[in-house]
Amino acid sequence: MAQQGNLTPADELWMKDLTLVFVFSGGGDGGDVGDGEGVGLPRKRVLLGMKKRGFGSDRFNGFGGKVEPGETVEQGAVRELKEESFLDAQAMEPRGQIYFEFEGSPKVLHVHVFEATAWTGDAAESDEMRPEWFDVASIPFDRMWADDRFWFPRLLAATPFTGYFLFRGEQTILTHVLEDGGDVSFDRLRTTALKQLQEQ
Ligand SMILES: Nc1[nH]c(=O)nc2c1ncn2[C@H]1C[C@H](O)[C@@H](COP(=O)(O)OP(=O)(O)OP(=O)(O)O)O1
Repeated sequence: MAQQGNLTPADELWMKDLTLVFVFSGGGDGGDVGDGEGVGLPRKRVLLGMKKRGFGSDRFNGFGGKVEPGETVEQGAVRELKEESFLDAQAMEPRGQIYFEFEGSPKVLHVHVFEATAWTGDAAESDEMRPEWFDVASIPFDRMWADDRFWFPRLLAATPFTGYFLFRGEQTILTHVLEDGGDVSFDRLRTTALKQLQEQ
């Protein structure tokens, strides 16, 4: 049986809502207007940001952050995309949900993953992020959070997903579960993931 580590009992966990937004381009120079017609078509490039400070710094990621009191998750996603990349989203589609638990912490990050399916503007560097377009065939997974390589294929295929990842520190995934469907119960995913950990 594997070491269970310092895990928080289920009834002491609490959730914090965060957003994570991805923008794709079908080609062009990255400054094109997202026309919303790209869904279902091959995605050529994805806009990622190099996080310059704070949680997850020195990694590439989508754009996002904490949902503020009084706003919906989607409004938070639109706001954070604008603050961090200067792009204006006209339409957002939910693509998945990911729960991140960190060994020794009762706080679970509930990350709502969106695709901005229609957007305008030119991506530009902000205080928090340095944006860069990547070909979808060469996404820099070794410079991203360790979980991204698991769920990115579903994001690229626009297949709804829900995931649970248990981290030790910020580098090591102790166990994870990823399922199709955009709204799988956290409790079920966690139970499955912890059972897997026990059996390792
Ligand atoms: N394991 C993980 N894998 C991943 O791909 N993204 C993660 C992640 N853990 C957190 N994130 C994302 C969610 C969110 O978009 C961002 C962290 O947001 P935070 O609000 O903590 O940081 P910020 O410094 O952006 O805060 P604010 O802008 O003040 O809200 O990182």
